[in-house]
Amino acid sequence: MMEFKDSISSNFLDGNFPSRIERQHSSLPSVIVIGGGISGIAAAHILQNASFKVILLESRDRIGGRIHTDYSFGCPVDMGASWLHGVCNENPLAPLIRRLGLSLYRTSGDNSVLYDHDLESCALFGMDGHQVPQKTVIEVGDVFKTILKETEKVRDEHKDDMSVLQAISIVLERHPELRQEGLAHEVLQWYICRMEAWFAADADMISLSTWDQEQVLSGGHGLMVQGYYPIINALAKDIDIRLNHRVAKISNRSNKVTVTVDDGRSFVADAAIITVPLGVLKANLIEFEPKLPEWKVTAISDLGVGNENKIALRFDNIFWPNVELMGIVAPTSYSCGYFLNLHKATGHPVLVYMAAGRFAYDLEKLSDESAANFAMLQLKKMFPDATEPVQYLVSRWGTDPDSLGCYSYDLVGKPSDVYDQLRAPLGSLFFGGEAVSMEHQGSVHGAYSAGVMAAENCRRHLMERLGSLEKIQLISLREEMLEVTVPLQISRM
Ligand SMILES: Cc1cc2nc3c(=O)[nH]c(=O)nc-3n(C[C@H](O)[C@H](O)[C@H](O)COP(=O)(O)OP(=O)(O)OC[C@H]3O[C@@H](n4cnc5c(N)ncnc54)[C@H](O)[C@@H]3O)c2cc1C
Repeated sequence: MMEFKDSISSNFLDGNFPSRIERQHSSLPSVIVIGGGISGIAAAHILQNASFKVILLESRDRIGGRIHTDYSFGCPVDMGASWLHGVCNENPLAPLIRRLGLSLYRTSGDNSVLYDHDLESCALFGMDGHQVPQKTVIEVGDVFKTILKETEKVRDEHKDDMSVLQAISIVLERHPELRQEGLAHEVLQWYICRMEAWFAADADMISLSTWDQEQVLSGGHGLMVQGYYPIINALAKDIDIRLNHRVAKISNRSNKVTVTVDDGRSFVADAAIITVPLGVLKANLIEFEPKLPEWKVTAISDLGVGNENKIALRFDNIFWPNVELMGIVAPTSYSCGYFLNLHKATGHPVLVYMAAGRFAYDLEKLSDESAANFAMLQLKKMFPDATEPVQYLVSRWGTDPDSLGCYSYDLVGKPSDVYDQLRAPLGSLFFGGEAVSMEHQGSVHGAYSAGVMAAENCRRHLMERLGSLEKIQLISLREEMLEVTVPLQISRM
């Protein structure tokens, strides 16, 4: 039974006077889901379909979390996630994408671990505005692959983990012939910049032990042409979502979870699922009662959170080439950059500048206008005749108190059981969110699966605890969606 306590409806203050509706459903188990990103919404959807009483508390005035499709340009622009990593039927989101008739624009083929773009659709430019010959791009790409292959030997030789950057330095010491000079050096830095974008962290922070251990789904990477929001919208249907409800405290005692929001109102349920970002947990913005055990606190600090930001620019004319990605090479990976050409994928005259790691944090120190000016300076290096944008958008995922980072990544020396510890429930409190995903942390489909798993564990736990619930019709979302056999709509223009 879920009770809503607030200062106005004194009936609910001590939880002894459930409303008429609540009494009718008093046999139904209740769950509070905290966080309205894809993970929390997926969890709430599953439990709601299983006839549980569900309420979802979301701190922002919108749902979606790190999925944020902005429509102010008159077309969808994803300021958070934009790619489906793994365009294949095994992707847990594929049934939903098919059912909603959403199309994907594939930007890379299979087996692309680090890059969501094939090289043939990239144009790279030097700081002087000259385009880098494609031959150089491909040759340096091969050198980078060789360097990374050599880092495997470094990994085998060392018991302790180290950063990818440190391993690259060791390889270049051993193999001076792999060192690059001049423009080729700058192109190599651009490849490192792309690797840093994948992890949203600088190369000196990325773990050599684990960077290539991720189980990448097959089918390459595909942009969601209509944006990611339709998925959120479909899953959120009919869920009792309370926006502007920032959870400040979770009390988890005697088979009841009491969740208090920052204006003092409390909600009580049989269980709760917390899906707030790892950055929010790291910052201790939520008080737990009893305090989180030491092993949980350690797991929260042992996993990293990266940062990535986007500057989206809308133009009233197209002055750039018909390629998917335009990059600027520079003497350091920090100074390299790139623009995603949404025009090629969606037909809309939009370029998105993308920055990761420390540089993404530094960008957040600028005003929106200065950030857009910076992106324009970069663009004008490539295209001196570039016209001014008619609109711009700037993200701030690193300092936004509802995200405090973009997604999780493995720190150097990460203990092997960190994910198990992160997702382990505490009594009736279950943990979801991208960071606890079994195999695909840092992604939308990973966050979705983590939410589904938290919901299933919570459901099993409550059914065991509360006894038989024959009246409850249990519907598995996955079964429901597997019935759909329409193929994925994939294009590459
Ligand atoms: C710039 C960027 C680019 C990305 N690109 C991709 C991509 O191309 N492909 C991909 O697969 N993934 C990508 N990701 C990662 C992907 O967006 C996330 O892994 C996924 O959306 C996380 O979902 P979640 O539900 O775990 O967390 P979130 O979406 O962050 O949801 C958590 C929710 O909790 C809410 N919350 C926070 N604090 C509180 C509180 N105290 N009380 C109540 N609610 C609270 C937040 O407002 C938020 O809505 C990207 C992320 C970013 C930021």
